[in-house]
Amino acid sequence: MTHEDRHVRITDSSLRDGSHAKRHQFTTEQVRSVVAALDAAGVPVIEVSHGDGLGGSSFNYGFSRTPEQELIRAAVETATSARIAFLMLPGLGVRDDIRQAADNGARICRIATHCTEADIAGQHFGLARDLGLETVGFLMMAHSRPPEVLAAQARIMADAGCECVYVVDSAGALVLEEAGDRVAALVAELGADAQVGFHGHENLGLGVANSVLAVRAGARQIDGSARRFGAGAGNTPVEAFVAVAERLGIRTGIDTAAVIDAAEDAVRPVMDGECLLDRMSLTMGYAGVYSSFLKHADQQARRYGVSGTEILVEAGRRNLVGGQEDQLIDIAVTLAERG
Ligand SMILES: C[C@H](O)CC(=O)C(=O)O
Ligand SMILES: [Mn+2]
Repeated sequence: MTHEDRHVRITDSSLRDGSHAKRHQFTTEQVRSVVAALDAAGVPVIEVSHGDGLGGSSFNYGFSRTPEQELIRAAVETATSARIAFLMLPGLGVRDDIRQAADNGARICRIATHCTEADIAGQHFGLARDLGLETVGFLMMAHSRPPEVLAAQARIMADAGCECVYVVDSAGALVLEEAGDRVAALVAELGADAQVGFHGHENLGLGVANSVLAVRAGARQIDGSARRFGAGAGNTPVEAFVAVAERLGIRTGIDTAAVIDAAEDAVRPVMDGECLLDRMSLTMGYAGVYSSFLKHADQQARRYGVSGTEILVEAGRRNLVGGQEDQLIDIAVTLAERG
């Protein structure tokens, strides 16, 4: 057992990234029961939104069963000490969505862009700061660019008012030092100007290990989802990370036994099924494909009678990014025509 004497803040994303796995069908009762259990375990931040963030409810991404502002309000009403965060991708959500989330009591605004497009987030960080919200930036698909490119993009976010920039392994494609090196580059660039975070997916089975290396490289915020409830093979399992962190002497402030119980007793019953490291999700990590494409690829594979794995391999070859979900249809049609 090593003692690292570090403190990291955990954000649980099961009520946001888990929305992908649930095709955005959360009810307010489900949100209340998950928030109550995570809050009681001491999880300090709980993210609640449509899987693709505020404004994601649409034909392209899938309609929400419950308006996300209602889910945010329910989460805020339920939490006793956890702060409620929301995610927004500029262009999907608009400034009014941020204002409404703030009115509904959310405290942390997380703005996500593709990892080369940080400049589109400036006005959103500015508004969030004006509203008194804490700000977090997501550099998505971070495996696709080298550390120095990500660091330059992180600088753009920090200069726009972002208080913590995340290396987001959207495809679950980063392998160990690839995660640590990216975090280290951001830490070196940002210094005291902003914190650095890491958001991992399990598509290569490395969520916990990558998150530990991220912490060792200086990350101060780590995302995960209880029971891996997330996109692709799921997210870094919060309860496993908390247990590993305790063994390593990394302080999270979370009660390990309580979060293990919360994952099993409160989160699992809300899930439609386990998030699996199966052929399709493993292919995502291997081929570098956006985790939230999983359900879309599966849907088009069934619709056109083609292989979901082949759709994902082609999506990786085309370097598709979030927002290009419609191209999965194009790929499926092409595969079907080829026969
Ligand atoms: C909108 C995406 O699902 C954000 C995310 O969690 C990721 O890129 O990973
Ligand atoms: Mn994610």
